[in-house]
Amino acid sequence: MSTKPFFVSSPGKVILFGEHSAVYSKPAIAAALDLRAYLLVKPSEDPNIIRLDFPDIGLSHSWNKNDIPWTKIKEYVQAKEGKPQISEELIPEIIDLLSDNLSDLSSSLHYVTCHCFLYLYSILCTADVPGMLYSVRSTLPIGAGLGSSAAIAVCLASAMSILGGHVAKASVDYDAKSTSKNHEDEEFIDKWSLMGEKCFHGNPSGIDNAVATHGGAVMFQRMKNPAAPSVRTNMRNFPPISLLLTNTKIPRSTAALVAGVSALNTKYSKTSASILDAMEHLANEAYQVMVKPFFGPEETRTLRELTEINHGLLVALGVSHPSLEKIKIIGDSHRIGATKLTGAGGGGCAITLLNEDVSKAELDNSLEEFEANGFETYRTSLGGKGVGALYYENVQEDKREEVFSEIAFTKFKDREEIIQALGVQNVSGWKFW
Ligand SMILES: Nc1ncnc2c1ncn2[C@@H]1O[C@H](COP(=O)(O)OP(=O)(O)OP(=O)(O)O)[C@@H](O)[C@H]1O
Ligand SMILES: C[C@@](O)(CCO)CC(=O)[O-]
Ligand SMILES: [Mg+2]
Repeated sequence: MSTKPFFVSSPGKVILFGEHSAVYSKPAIAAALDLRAYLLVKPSEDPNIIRLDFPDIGLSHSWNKNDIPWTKIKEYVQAKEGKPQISEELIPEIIDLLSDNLSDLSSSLHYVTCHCFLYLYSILCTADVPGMLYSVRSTLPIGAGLGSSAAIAVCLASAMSILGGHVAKASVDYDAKSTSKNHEDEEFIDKWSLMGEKCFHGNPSGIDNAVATHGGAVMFQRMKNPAAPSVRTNMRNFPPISLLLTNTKIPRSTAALVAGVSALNTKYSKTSASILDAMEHLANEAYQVMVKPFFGPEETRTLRELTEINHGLLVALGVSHPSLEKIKIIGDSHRIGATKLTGAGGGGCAITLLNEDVSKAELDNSLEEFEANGFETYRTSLGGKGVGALYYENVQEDKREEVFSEIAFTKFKDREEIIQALGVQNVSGWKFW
C-alpha cells in the first residue's frame, strides 16, 4: 500500500450511438475523450482523518475513520483470495450502515458524491488504511453528458483498489502498445466503478465507466441477465471522425432522464420497444461501417445519416431540450454536419459530425451563433487513454513538491491550467494498467 501521494486520472466519453437504449441491453458505441478527471490522494496530517476536497462542486468534508462501521460492513462483502467480490446491485445493508456517516450532508449533490466515496472506500479499503486527503479536479463539464460521473467513479475505484492492495501498480507507459495491458486489474476497476456509477444514478448501463476505465473506443452491450458480464468489443481502427462538441450549459441529471425513459417504457411499452429496437439496428449498422478497413466519404456520409436518425429517436424518447434543438437548427442551417445530443440529454452536450467539405466561413458563422446563444464549443479528438496513475517516484525529484501540492491542485483556474500541469500527454511519468 502506498503512503506517498499519487494521482489517478480517467477520461470522459462521447456516446456516438445508443445512449438510453444501452440501458435496455441494446448495443452502443462510445469513445474516450481527451477531457479527464484527476484525483489527488495524499496522506493526512492526522492519520485518523479522511478528508474530501472536491472544489469543482464546493464539497469539503471529513470523517474520522474510526467512525466507519468496518466490521459490520465487511460481514456483507464476499471476498475471494482477499479480493472483494462484486455484487449485482448496491448492498442495501451497507447503504444503511453508512447512513449515519452521511447524515450531516444537506445538499443532495454532496450527499450523492460522498455516498459514492464511502461505499467504495468502506468495501475496497480496510480500517488499516491511514486517513488521506482525496481531492478531485475535472476538465469535464459536470452533468453535461460527457461522463463526468463515471470519470470520478473510475478515479475513486482505482485509488481505493491501489490503497486496498487489490491491483498491481500501473506500469505501462503512455506510448506503449496496448498488448501489454494488465487486463485483470482494469476489469477489477471497471466493475467497482460501475458500483460507483450506481451510487450516482440508479440504473447505469456501464458504458460510461467502461470507456473511462479502458479508454479507446468500444461497442458495448449490457446483457439482459444482470448476472452476466457486459460485452465490450474494442474498436481498434476507430475512424478519424471530425467532431465538434457543443455544450448548452443547461444542467440536468442523468438519473432523472434515465428514470423518465423508464416511465415512458412502462406507459407506452410497445411504442417505446420499437424505438429501442430501431436504436439497436442503427448502432449495429454504424458498427459495420466503422470497422470497415477503408473509411471514405461514403462511410462518413452514412455515419452522418445515422447520427440524424439517432437524434430523432432520442427526441421521441423525450430526452432532448429546446437548447439542444437550437444547436441542431444552427448547425443544420449552416450545413456544417450532422448533429445529435450525446449522453443522457435534457441539456448538456450535442455532437456534430462535421462535413468533410465544411468551409471555414460556414463553421465560423455557426461558432459565432453558438457563442451568441451562450453555448460553449470544443473541438476534440476521440479514443484516448483510459485510467492511469502518476506515482510520486515517477516524478522527477525536484518537481515532486510542486506536482503533488494540494494547494496548487485545488487552485488551478481552469481546464487549460489543469491540462498544462497534469495532462497525461504533458507530464511524463503517467502509467497505465
Ligand atoms: N469534478 C467533479 N467533482 C465532484 N463530483 C463530480 C465531478 N464531476 C462529476 N461529479 C459527480 O457526478 C455527478 C454528475 O453526473 P451525471 O451522471 O448526472 O452527469 P454526467 O456524468 O456529466 O453526464 P452523463 O452521465 O450523461 O454522461 C455530479 O452531480 C457529481 O456528483
Ligand atoms: C443515458 C445513458 O445511456 C448514458 C449516459 O451517459 C445512461 C447509461 O447508459 O448508463
Ligand atoms: Mg454520468
